[in-house]
Amino acid sequence: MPRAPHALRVHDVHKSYRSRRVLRGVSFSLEPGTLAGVVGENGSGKSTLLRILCGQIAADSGAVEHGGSLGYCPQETVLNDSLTVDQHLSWFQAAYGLEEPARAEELLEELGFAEYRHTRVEALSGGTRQKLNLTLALMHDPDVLLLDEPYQGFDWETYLRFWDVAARLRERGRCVLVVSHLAWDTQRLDVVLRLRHGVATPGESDAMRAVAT
Ligand SMILES: Nc1ncnc2c1ncn2[C@@H]1O[C@H](COP(=O)(O)OP(=O)(O)OP(=O)(O)O)[C@@H](O)[C@H]1O
Repeated sequence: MPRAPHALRVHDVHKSYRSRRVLRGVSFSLEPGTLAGVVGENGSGKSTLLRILCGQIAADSGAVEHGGSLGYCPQETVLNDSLTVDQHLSWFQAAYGLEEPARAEELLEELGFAEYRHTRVEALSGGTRQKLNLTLALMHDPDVLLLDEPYQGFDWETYLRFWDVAARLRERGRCVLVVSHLAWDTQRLDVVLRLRHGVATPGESDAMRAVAT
């Protein structure tokens, strides 16, 4: 089946919390094989936008279309303290209907936390919990990945490994949208969506601009 021309298409999305108008007409589209970032100040609406894109909350108006399956990694880890890493992987394997957890096994190695597979979540460090959170979002190999500050708590080496994983996903035609606070991340992105006053201004990353000029 041919791929949809757009991995993600967002048209005129509005969202208010009571009188607080957070999103005031967000529109953009992303193609498969794109590594994109959402940047903006605290409270500019980055997490709100991702929650709308994954369907966790509804927009007041506007439209969102996905060109394929979705993976969402929330900012807060959603894990069960009394289950081990392996038990989480088994649960999600069943929930996603996967015959083999092959992608999860790769991510255990790529993110470097295979040694904790028999450890309960309550005994994991914050960074290792976040690795599991990310693995659960990616293990069904979705077409569109929505990642809300996916590397919080990662040490530097794991942070770099995360960007290697993201780059390989892009090479395989996946569309990866990452919420970021860090100015230096924008160097790694194809597209930067700057969220300000409720609208997203798409542009090429600083690195791309530097190449173009
Ligand atoms: N459930 C909610 N009810 C009321 N207000 C909310 C709710 N969720 C978010 N807000 C408000 O909406 C605005 C945008 O919040 P959001 O979490 O989307 O911003 P953000 O850009 O992700 O912030 P940060 O960089 O701090 O993570 C903030 O003013 C926040 O207080």
